[in-house]
Amino acid sequence: MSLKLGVPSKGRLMEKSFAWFEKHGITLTRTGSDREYAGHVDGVDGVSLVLLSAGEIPRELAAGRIHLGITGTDLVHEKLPRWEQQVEEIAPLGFGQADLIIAVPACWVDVDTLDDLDAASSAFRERHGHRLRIATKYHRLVREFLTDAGVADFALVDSQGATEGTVKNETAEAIADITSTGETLRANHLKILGDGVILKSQATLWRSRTAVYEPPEKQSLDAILDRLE
Ligand SMILES: Nc1ncnc2c1ncn2[C@@H]1O[C@H](COP(=O)(O)OP(=O)(O)OP(=O)(O)O)[C@@H](O)[C@H]1O
Ligand SMILES: O=P(O)(O)OC[C@H]1O[C@H](OP(=O)(O)OP(=O)(O)O)[C@H](O)[C@@H]1O
Repeated sequence: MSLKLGVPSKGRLMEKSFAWFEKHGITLTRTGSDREYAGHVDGVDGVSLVLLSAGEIPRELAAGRIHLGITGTDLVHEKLPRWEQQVEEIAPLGFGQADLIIAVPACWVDVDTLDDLDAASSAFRERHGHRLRIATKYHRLVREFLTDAGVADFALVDSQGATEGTVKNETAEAIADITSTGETLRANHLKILGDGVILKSQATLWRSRTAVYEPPEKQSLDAILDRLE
């Protein structure tokens, strides 16, 4: 068996992951056509490249189907309850930085903090007869964060993309999503609550604690870790 390294299969994370390994003398190459999810690894023996959706890498690490994987802290914390028991953080990679935040319409002049949101959500329920809706794909992290902060009267609605548009489309009153430059929030007339940062995320290299490391895989892992030092 070979040591399996999972890397995001497209976009900014894939390119930057390839460049990061290159800096450490390990060359990752996509082979075949643009649409073929195949590749190989040069510079260290016995490693195979697995191209995957960033969102699936946490699950594959936890199941031990890949030994190493690159994905954001946000996705590991969201998708793996008690993540520390399932994966080990090997190195933050210095790219893919983004904050998971709570944002409300910029025109809500009385709502700037979580306490304000709590008050607004109680008033909202009384007035409309249903809970204030927060659109997100980060259900676990958002629920935990708001519950710890004492915000009670909210309902999470699922949004797997274009989350900032849900307020204009009237399917939610607030959102919890990743922001980097803040441009998408501004363009959609949303503002971040002052104490509404749930998590600061960046792309990170993780090691599975559940994968099997026979001597050949252990050797390849040690060779990679040596390169990273
Ligand atoms: N604007 C951004 N700037 C920097 N990093 C971002 C940005 N948006 C998302 N990310 C990070 O990139 C990672 C992957 O994001 P996302 O869940 O959007 O996957 P994706 O690119 O849509 O891929 P897939 O749909 O295949 O899972 C996450 O860790 C996220 O924090
Ligand atoms: O703060 P900014 O620099 O504007 O970036 C934030 C946007 O980037 C991500 O979306 P992505 O481009 O991955 O598309 P998505 O909406 O399909 O997730 C994220 O979900 C935000 O919408």
